[in-house]
Amino acid sequence: MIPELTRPSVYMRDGTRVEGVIQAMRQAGANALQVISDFDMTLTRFSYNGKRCPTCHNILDNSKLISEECKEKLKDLLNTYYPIEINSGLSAEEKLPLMVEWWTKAHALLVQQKIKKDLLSPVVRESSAMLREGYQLFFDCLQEHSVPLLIFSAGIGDVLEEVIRQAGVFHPNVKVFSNYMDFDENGALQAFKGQLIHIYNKREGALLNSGHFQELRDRHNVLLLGDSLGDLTMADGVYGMENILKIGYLNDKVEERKESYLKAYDIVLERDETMNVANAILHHVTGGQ
Ligand SMILES: Nc1ccn([C@@H]2O[C@H](COP(=O)(O)O)[C@@H](O)[C@H]2O)c(=O)n1
Repeated sequence: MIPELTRPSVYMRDGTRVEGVIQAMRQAGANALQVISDFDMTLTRFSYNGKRCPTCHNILDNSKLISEECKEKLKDLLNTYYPIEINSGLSAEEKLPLMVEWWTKAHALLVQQKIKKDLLSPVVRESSAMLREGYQLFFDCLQEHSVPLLIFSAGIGDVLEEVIRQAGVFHPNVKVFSNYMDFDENGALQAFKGQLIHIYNKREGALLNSGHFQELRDRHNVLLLGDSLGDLTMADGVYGMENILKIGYLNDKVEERKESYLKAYDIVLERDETMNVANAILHHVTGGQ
């Protein structure tokens, strides 16, 4: 057993199955592997020193690009809809229209602010966004072994890319599916491009982007990382899946949601702000001892 899997923050419904999948992935090697990961609160930290870290949306919401009046409205939306997002008493079907409502209202407010493209970079630099501890090893290991990493996010692609670019890990093997901003000829935000991605339509997003999975059709093993039950469908477009290992970060409302996470994810990481488990599995699968 990989030692990191015996840590107290690690929970598994069936440890024997997890071991079997990891061994099968190791046998197939790095050439058969692809990694699919959510971004906010999966690759980024949930909290640091007891303070919540921002999502892509929050980076903008709290920035100098947004008027005080608009900040209040965005905060009200967060206070209304985030508790719904993490409410274990509501089904995905019940939450879905409300999540669409949240994203739609928030994006309309951001568009009203006519955010300038060239100010995204300084705003990300000044923000308190943080990738999880061990992120460098994670991204570098995938690059070293030419393992494709798909970051599949309901956040904001332009902000997400800036976070990983500034961290020096936007390597050529990284591809992003997310909500991208559409700027006018003066570089001011005028809309969001394409179909909205929220936390409960990642399956549709995966199927719409079939070209990406077609390119990776020889990679039948998937390591999936997420923090929401909606993230479980991110790999639905993968061709001829042979093995999938799903790692779920359980960051908030831990006791209430543990059972459902244990049913859905192979490995559940409770209040773990690191990439240690994923890194240990990758090390093993890519041939390390
Ligand atoms: N206006 C909004 C809408 C969503 N969020 C959060 O973003 C997260 C989605 O991004 P993933 O990378 O995790 O797919 C989601 O969990 C929402 O809580 C937000 O902060 N503001």
